[in-house]
Amino acid sequence: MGERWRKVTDGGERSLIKAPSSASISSQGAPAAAAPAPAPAAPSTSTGDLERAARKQFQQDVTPGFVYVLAAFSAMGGFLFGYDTGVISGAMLLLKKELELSALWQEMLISSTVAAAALSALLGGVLNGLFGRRVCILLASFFFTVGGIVLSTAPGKEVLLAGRLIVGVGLGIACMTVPVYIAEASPPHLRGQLVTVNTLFITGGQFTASLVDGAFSYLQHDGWRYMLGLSVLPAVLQFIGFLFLPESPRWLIQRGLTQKARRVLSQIRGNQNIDEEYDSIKNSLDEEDSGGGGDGPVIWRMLTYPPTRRALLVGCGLHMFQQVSGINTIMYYSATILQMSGVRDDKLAIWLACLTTLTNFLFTLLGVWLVERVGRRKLTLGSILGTCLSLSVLAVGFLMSAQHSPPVTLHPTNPSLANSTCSKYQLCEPCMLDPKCGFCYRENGSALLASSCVPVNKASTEHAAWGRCSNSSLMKDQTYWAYNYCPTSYSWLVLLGLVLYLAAFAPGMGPMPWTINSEIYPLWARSTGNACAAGVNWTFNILVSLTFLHLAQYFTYYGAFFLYSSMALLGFFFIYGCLPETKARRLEEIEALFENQLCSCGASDSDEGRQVEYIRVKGSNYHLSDNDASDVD
Ligand SMILES: O[C@H]1[C@H](O)[C@@H](O)[C@H](O)[C@@H](O)[C@H]1O
Repeated sequence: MGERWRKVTDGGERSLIKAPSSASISSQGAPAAAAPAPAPAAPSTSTGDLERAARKQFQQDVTPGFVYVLAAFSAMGGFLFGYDTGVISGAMLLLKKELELSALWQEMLISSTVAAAALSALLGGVLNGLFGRRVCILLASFFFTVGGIVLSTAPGKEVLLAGRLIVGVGLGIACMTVPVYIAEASPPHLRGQLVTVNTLFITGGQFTASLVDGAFSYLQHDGWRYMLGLSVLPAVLQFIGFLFLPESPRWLIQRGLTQKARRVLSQIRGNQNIDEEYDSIKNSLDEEDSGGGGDGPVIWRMLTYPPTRRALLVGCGLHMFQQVSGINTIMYYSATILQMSGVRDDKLAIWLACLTTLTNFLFTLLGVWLVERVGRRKLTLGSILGTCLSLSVLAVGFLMSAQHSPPVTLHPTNPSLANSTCSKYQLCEPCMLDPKCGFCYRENGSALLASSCVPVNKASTEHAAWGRCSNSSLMKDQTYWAYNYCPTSYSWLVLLGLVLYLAAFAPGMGPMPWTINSEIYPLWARSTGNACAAGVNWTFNILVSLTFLHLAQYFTYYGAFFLYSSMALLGFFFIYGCLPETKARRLEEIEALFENQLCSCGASDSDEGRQVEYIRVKGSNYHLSDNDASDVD
């Protein structure tokens, strides 16, 4: 069709754009298909209006509903990620009583899923390359379904462990495949938003899990079976949906299945001309075959080829900083934070914990709205800075509580436990930091009376091993048992820190590591890059959750939160230096952003003007800034 390819140097960056054919451009260089036509009297404004109108027209034109359906079915993988990681805390409260689980078994049932996810995310990289995204998502939903059935029917703890491992395998494969699949199917101007929807579904899954935990917590017998088994429904729905959804066109082209790829592209691009996108994917694959990377396993080629090595460092770094800024500790710890602020009823604390997951969900929604407006870089930078500051607020809250820790006024001893360390503490702070002890006290207005530090009941941390706080019927007369926290008048500061933290973390640091990783690798390295980055995410997830209580014991709570805050600060500098803006670029152009030295990628890319946007002009594609008359034949 006489199409010309033109290389544009835009802010020092190289990008390929297709020059418009004369037939499709008006004499002012404006796209003829755009409506409404601008007033001729004000050329600069009219061009702007025209561009805006054309952009609008383009965006309406090129985004068929099918892409949204595809993104929603894929993001069910995110929902299951959130649900299965979130639901276990509520299920565990019932499980440990019913199956009399030791602390080791509780730990194993919680961590096994995360550990299996870390390993299977790496395996997912290989599977993605071999069998494609669609098969991997089908496989993940199959694992979720089988895992859910095994969990809900488990006769004992061993089978439960097997179920948790199966779910973990599904999780690992889903978490690295879904963002890649959505990114590869989305048009550039919507990609960020649609991939971020996956994290919205993760936090939606966490919120749903907390509601389900709350609802079934009243069902003391077998309530956990419903909690764990309900995940089968979205898993089956996703499996059925994916029987009808297509494979990623990029993977098909990579595999040489060109006709099929063209069919899928037409299906997901509606009435847009797909030639340019098809050619651009094909060209970048040809370039890759003859260019960077060399021979050997993909991970080796990635590490020896500077642009992919840098991208991998950025991708893994983002996931590491996401986890070391403590999101899962905060989520897990939120119930205790709420108890510190005076919520003493256990059931009420469970329902209020839903507020934390709801806040996380709502602020992720803000991220979906912001990602294409402010771009990935600004959003991530703002978010990690806010995360760092709010962690400091939390830490100061804990510091103030520690400095005003109530004293232990009674030192009762039980003859059989006379040499317990608990009775030696003089303040609540060291008592609550010792996992074997808790604080029993009576409250009279705002004054604390008759406080003691006593051993915790080994079977349930809800009561003391002996004495006034060992039994609910004895705990009348304003007597309370505080395990893991101290009553404090600074709880408002901690609560403020919690809300600020979620507001800052959820729109950026929550979703952006997933979104950015789905974009920054060239096609040949995409599944391996995402697999490694997801592996890093799960590894740090497990490290942070397993070390939190020890950290708190050695450095106190405020020490732990100051540590997370400094990690977030380090993360800010890392992102500032190394993360380029990928907004609105074609996936095939993004490799070029990593051509310079690693820590110049970020700084050189703050210029928004370099973004490449396309508008459709009578079935062709036209670069928005390409509207001067000289371009028209
Ligand atoms: O992006 C997600 C999200 O922010 C979740 O709330 C968190 O639990 C996950 O660990 C994280 O990867």
